[in-house]
This record gives sequence, C-alpha cells and structure tokens, in this order.
Amino acid sequence: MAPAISKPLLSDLVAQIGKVPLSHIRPVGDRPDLANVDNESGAGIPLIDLKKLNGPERPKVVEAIGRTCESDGFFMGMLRVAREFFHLPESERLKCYSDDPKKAIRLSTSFNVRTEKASGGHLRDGSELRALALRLLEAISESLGLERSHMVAAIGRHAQHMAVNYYPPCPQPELTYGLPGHKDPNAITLLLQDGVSGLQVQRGGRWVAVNPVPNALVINIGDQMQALSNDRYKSVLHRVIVNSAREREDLGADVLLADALADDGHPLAYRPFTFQEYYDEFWNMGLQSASCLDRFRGPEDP
Ligand SMILES: O=C(O)CCC(=O)C(=O)O
Ligand SMILES: [Fe+2]
Repeated sequence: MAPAISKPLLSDLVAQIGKVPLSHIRPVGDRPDLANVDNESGAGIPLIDLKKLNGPERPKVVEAIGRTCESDGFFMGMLRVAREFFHLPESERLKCYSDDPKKAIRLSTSFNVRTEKASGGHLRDGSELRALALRLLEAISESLGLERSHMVAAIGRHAQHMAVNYYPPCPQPELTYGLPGHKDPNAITLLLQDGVSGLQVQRGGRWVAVNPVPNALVINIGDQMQALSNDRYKSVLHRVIVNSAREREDLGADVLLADALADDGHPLAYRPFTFQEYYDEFWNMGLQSASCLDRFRGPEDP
C-alpha cells in the first residue's frame, strides 16, 4: 500500500492550481533573480573529451581536469526515465515515497523535505557511471601529482547514489527554485541533463547557466574531494531554476566516501572524519548554509 504523506506531490499540485503554492514561495531575499543570471559564459565551462583518458593524450586531459577542478570545480564530459516515472498514476509513484534523505531509492519533493520548502520532484535510485567516476578519480589523483590509484585507495569502501531529478513546468519560476543553492556532500557528481537549461553554478559571485551540451555529462567536485585535496579543489555552489514552459529531467550519480582523510604534504585542513559523520551532519543542518565542511576543519588536537 502507498504510504500516507502529509504533503501532495508538487508536480500534481501545480497542475491543479496553476500557480506556485504559498508554501513554496521563497522569501523576497531568497529568490532566483532570473534577470541577473549570466547565460553566456557558461559556455566557458570546459568540455573535456574523456575518451582521450585512454590514449596518448591522457596527460593533457589530466591537466585540463586539474585546472578546472581548481577554478570552477565544474566541467562537462539522455533520458526518458524520469518523464515515464512521473507520468505514472499517483498510487504507483507513492510506492517509492520517503522523506528519509539517506534512503538510496526514494521519491521525494525537494533536497531535504524535512527542512526545506523548495520545489521539485526527485526519484533517487542507484553502474557504468561508477566505472567512469572511478576513472575520473584516477585522473584527479594524477592531476594532484599523486599516484593514479591514490584517491580510490584513500576513499576505500565507497557507495554510489543515483538520482533522477524531475522538475515540472513552474507557472511562476521567479518565486522559487527547482533546487536551492547547495554544494554536493559527496566526492564527485556526474550529471546527464536533458536538453532543458536550469542548472546554474556560482562563479565570481554571479550565477552562470550551465546549459546542456548534447551527450555531455556535467561533472562536479563535492565536499569530500575538497577535503581529500586539502582545499586545492573546490566544492562549488550550484542550484537549479525552473521554467514555465518545459519540464526538465536529469540523471545524477554521486560517489560517496566511507572514510575521508587527506595528506598531500601540507598541514591538514580537516580533522579526520568518516563520510557517515559528514553525511549525518549535512542532512541534519538542513541546507542552512551551502556546505558543512567548515565544521570539520582541524586539527582536532592543536
Ligand atoms: O538537476 C540538476 O541539474 C542538478 C541536481 C543537483 O544539483 C543534485 O541533485 O545535487
Ligand atoms: Fe547538486
């Protein structure tokens, strides 16, 4: 039987009332300010041919990955799954509903429904992408001047989350978000967007649109990579805005860390912590700030 939930799913609510429900309207100071988004320079987010990691040009690709991890934390590397799922009858969709953000497979309506009022429809679920993520971790190790296997070994046991995010058309996109500004808590995120824009990254204090490039993955560094690289690589603030004309979907795969610890020859910026500790803190703080890395700054015993 479908679980009883206190809030209707947002996609159904919007279709019924044709406007953003009051509960989902953001305070005036916390709205997307759509007129003030840089839609052009997102083209400057590097497009890297990952196939070349397997050939003679590997050193150049590794260097390009390192450069972009140090500056933007974002680079670029289609699906009908979400649309099919979200067009199923409500009773079928509710079978997947859970408000527990740590559950690997769940239907939800925001980043953290326990604390957030932001809009969105998300089917979080959890293969080939893992293999690519591990190859990227190898390239990232090399870009930091480490052995190819360093990051994967440092990470040790790891898990992967997969999320299918679905954003229904929103009649008043200026009043709310698809996902509010956040940094990813994991090590690395691989994202396959459909053809609809919505993802934005903060660069130099401005929001820049990461417009979809056909067949390209968007890859971004998360908090664990920032800690593992001892702050050399940055976990980057990003958000998703919605639009009134088109639904949008994407598929994201995150590599999570079990045990994060780094020493690249500099004083450690963070005290040793396990990913479980970090993940608990991240969800408990409820997106009050974009990341909780500062709470893990060390050393523990000065
Ligand atoms: O939907 C997107 O484009 C980004 C999703 C995202 O940032 C996330 O799931 O953490
Ligand atoms: Fe994200």
